[in-house]
Amino acid sequence: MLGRLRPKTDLRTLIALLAITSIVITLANTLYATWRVQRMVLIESTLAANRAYATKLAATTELFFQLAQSQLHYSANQLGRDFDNPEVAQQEVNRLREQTSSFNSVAVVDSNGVVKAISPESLMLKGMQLTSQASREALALRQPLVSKPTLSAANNLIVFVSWPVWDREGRYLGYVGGTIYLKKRSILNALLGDQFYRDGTHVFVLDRNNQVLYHQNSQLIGKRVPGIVSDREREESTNGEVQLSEEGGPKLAGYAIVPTTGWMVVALKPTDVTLAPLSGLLLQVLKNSVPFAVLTLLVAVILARLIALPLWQLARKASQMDTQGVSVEIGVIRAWYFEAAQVKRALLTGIGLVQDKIGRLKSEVQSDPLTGLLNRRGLSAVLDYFDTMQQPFAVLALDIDHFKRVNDSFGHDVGDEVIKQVAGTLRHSARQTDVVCRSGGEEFLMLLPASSTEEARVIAERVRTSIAESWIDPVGQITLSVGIASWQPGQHGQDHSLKQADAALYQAKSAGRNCVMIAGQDALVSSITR
Ligand SMILES: Nc1nc2c(ncn2[C@@H]2O[C@H](COP(=O)(O)OP(=O)(O)OP(=O)(O)O)[C@@H](O)[C@H]2O)c(=O)[nH]1
Repeated sequence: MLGRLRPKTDLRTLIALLAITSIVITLANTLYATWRVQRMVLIESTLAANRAYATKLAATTELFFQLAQSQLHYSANQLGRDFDNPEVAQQEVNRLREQTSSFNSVAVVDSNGVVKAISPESLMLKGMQLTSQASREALALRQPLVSKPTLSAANNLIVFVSWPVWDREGRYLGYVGGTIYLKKRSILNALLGDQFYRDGTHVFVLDRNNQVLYHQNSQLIGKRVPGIVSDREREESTNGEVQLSEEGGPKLAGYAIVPTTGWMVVALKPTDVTLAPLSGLLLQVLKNSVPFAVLTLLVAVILARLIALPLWQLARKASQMDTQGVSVEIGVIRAWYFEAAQVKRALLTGIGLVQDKIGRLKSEVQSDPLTGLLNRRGLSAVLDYFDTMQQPFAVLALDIDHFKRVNDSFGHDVGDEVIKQVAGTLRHSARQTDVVCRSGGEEFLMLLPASSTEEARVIAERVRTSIAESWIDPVGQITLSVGIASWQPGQHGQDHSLKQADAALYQAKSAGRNCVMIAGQDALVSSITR
């Protein structure tokens, strides 16, 4: 933005812009930093909360399985004493199902896989041989077991928990086992499903093969899904947290393993739901920050203007160094801090030096005795000074028209008087820093430092008109012709500019005199008034 400012843009505007920019940047930075930090805090705390929640649910599930197995263990001991008594078996399965409410169904199965007792009896499996994978595994292994999810004989997706039955002599008699229905109301639903949060968090359970055992969406139960961590990570840690990038948007998940079954309980929350409070928070930060930012801005702008004011005033005066009384005006500027005071002092010293130098040059070299103007030596000293200072200037070459006639008609003394009067008019028309010189008999040069050709033309025109309109006794009215050129440091030499001014003067003479010509322009810049 600063690069596009015009060079004349003043310091006060620049500093005000700087203040506004820095405050806007600070405000934006505060908002961005708050957003970043709060986002990080929200994500980390949600991950930790989900991990803790999953760990708690895994521990509860583990406890459930241990309780279920200890209940089956007790029943297996009871059954081992009187395995062939069908009433004892039926009582035990009824008690297990109704008293504990751990299982959806309970069965006692002999070593051939034939059901000896079952609750509820409505399942109509008594006397039938069970051929399911879970039953065959229990008979083969003869160990306490929690099966993989499997389809039961009654076509329910179940998990089967069993305990072997041994008689006193250590003979294997069969097993007692309970089923938990995954897709119907069961103790697992009660443990996991009733506890899901209402803030967008939900829970699901996967077995070792990433088959869904529990999900709010019951359609997914029994289906295989992609695992949320690698098998290695699953083996290495009993719980953890992970950011998932799923199709429905990123999610923040915590997980924990149930030791007895190797199941994984996962609690997760969509990231966008987690971050939803962030925009409200930012709005709040903005509301609280803006009044302070505006106040700071006001103070900064006022201070900036106070600091810039003396420099701005000094800069304006620096561009008017040729104006009379500029030193007095600079003197009253209140430079209230060190740097401004230094600039003010330097400016005053500089003006003094410039004016002193010009003054010295004017008096040092010999003046023209007839007019009191600088002579050619004086002019050459001034030109050297301008060259050293690289001071650009416009030059006017002026010549009285038909001066020979004055001499011839009125004598040399009257001619001298006319020259003096013209010199007086030139001096009067010049500014304090302009240099007026008599370069020859009835020829003059004026150097106008830091003036454009247009400014020079205005002054030339003023001099020409003033002479043409004066009455000089006894001669009457006389006229002047003027040629204008200019010199810029780094261009050609100063002599070249003086020659250009002479050439323009010659053109003015040729064009009929009493007129002004600018070097390089063929047209007259003033009309002949005679
Ligand atoms: N009185 C007087 N005359 C001078 C002085 N120096 C030069 N002159 C005269 O000025 C006259 C200059 O005449 P010219 O150069 O022919 O030019 P002009 O008559 O002014 O005609 P244009 O310049 O062509 O308009 C000459 O007659 C010089 O003698 C001086 O110091 N005093």
